[in-house]
Amino acid sequence: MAKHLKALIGPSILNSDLSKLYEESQKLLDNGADYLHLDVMDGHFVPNLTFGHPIVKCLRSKIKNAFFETHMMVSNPEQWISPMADAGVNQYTFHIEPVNDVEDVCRKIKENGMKVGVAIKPGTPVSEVEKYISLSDMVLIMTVEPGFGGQKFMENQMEKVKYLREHYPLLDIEVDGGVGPATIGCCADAGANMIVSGTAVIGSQDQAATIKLLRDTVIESIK
Ligand SMILES: O=C(CO)[C@H](O)[C@H](O)COP(=O)(O)O
Ligand SMILES: [Fe+2]
Repeated sequence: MAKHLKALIGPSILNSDLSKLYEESQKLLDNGADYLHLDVMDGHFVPNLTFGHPIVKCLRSKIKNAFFETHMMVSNPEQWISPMADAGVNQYTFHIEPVNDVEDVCRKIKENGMKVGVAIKPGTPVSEVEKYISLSDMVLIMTVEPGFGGQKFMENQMEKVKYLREHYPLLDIEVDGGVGPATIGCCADAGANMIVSGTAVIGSQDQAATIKLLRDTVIESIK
């Protein structure tokens, strides 16, 4: 991997106590999280519901400086671009599967002042997302079927990560789903540099140590 890629750890608060969203988020940041990965689900693109821009806006009012990525598991990502920008989101990562005009969505996200992330589910070939790399800041390779935290990591998705790293040495590549101390080695070896981890970090007795272990493993691969 190229030397100036950054190893960044973005915990997912999906399986935390959401009645304490602010406290849980601040604790993760205090324990070394590089950014927050906020899972937005609409009950349509995925069979689950979480929260939307009103909650993100409340969180932003209490946490001024952290980088917020929203992982938009929604059928109509275009609909939420402006509300999420207004809520203070820094990066808008959306799934390309339900979208007709991906390029247009990428453009609108940029026009709204956010970074662009393009995401694919495990069943979507990497060639589908490769088309949009020039319009985006990051590619998310899902390592579980989106919709729920706490699922088993799908190692076969590492082929996609390896392909992207080989062809795009400077690309930010994120993995999400079942990533923790037991699976970070695979992700780092394959070339992922942005790591989402939910259950493994939230459930850890020592969040700071777990976040550091994840980051150190990626840094070791970047060298
Ligand atoms: O997008 C997601 C699920 O659709 C979550 O970000 C992901 O599952 C993180 O949680 P865990 O690390 O527990 O798998
Ligand atoms: Fe996610």
